[in-house]
Amino acid sequence: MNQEIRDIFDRVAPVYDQLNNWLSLGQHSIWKEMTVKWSAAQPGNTCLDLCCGSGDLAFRLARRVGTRGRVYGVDFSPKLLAVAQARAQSHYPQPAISWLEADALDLPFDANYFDAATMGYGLRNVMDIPRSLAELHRVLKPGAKAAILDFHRPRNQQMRAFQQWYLSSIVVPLAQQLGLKKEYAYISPSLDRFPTGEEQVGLARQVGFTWVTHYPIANDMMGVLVVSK
Ligand SMILES: C/C(=C\Cc1cc(O)c2ccccc2c1O)CCC[C@H](C)CCC[C@H](C)CCCC(C)C
Ligand SMILES: C[S@@+](CC[C@H](N)C(=O)[O-])C[C@H]1O[C@@H](n2cnc3c(N)ncnc32)[C@H](O)[C@@H]1O
Repeated sequence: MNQEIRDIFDRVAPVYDQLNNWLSLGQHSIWKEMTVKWSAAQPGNTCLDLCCGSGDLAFRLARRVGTRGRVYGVDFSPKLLAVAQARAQSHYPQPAISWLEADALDLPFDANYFDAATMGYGLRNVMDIPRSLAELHRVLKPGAKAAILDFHRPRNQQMRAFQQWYLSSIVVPLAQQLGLKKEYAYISPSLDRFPTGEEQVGLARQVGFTWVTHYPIANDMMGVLVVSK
C-alpha cells in the first residue's frame, strides 16, 4: 500500500506544481505561507519539511532560516524529490536544503533534533497517522512547533457540497486530460477518511504534544494542525 501511494506521486510529479497552481487558482501558496508562519521557524533554525514533494514548504522554510540555518526535505517519492532538487538548482543563492528519500513513519533522525517542522498534504496520505505524528514528536526538540496543512471537510454543508463538486467536476476532469484521472480521483475518498480537525487535535495530544490547535482556512476546506512538543 505504501508502494501504491508512492507510485501515485511518482506519476503526478511532472505536472504536480502546475496543476496545484491552476486548480487552487494560486491559493495554495497563501496556505503554505500561513503554514510556515505557524511553524514559528526562526533564522538559524534546523527545520524539517515532512512529505516535502516538490519542495514548496521547504523553500519557504529555507528563506526563513537563512544562511545560518538548515532545512531537511523528506519524501518517499524519488520523482517528486527530483523535481524539488531541480527547482533548488535554479535558485540563487542555493537554498540550505538537504533532500532525503525516507518514510515519514520511520525517520532517519535522532530524537530532539529539529527546532520547527512543516508537513503539507502528507498526513492524509500516510498509512498510519498516529505513528506519523509520534515520529514527528520524537524528532522535534522540546518546545518546538510543527504546522501540518491538509484538506479539511467543511462543517457547512454548502461548502462541503462545493468542495465535493470542485474535486469531482473540475479537478478530476482536468487531470483526466493529462492521463491522471485515477491519481486525482484518489483525493476525494482520502479526504472522506481523514480525521476532522477536532479528531486530529485528539490524536496529536495522544502522542504527547502538549499544546495543539487546528486552524480552519479557505472556508474550512483546508486546515492547519499546529502542535508544540
Ligand atoms: C496543493 C494542494 C493539494 C496537493 C495534493 C494533495 C493530494 O493528496 C494529492 C493526491 C493525488 C494527486 C495530487 C494531489 C495533490 O496535488 C491543494 C490545491 C490543489 C487542489 C487540487 C485544489 C483543491 C481546491 C479546493 C477543493 C477548492 C479550492 C477553491 C478555490 C479555487 C480556491
Ligand atoms: C500531496 S503531496 C504534498 C507535497 C508538498 N508537501 C506540497 O505541499 O506540495 C504528498 C507527499 O507526501 C509524500 N508521502 C506520502 N506518504 C509518505 C510517507 N509515508 N513517507 C514519505 N513521504 C510520503 C508523497 O510522496 C508526496 O510527495
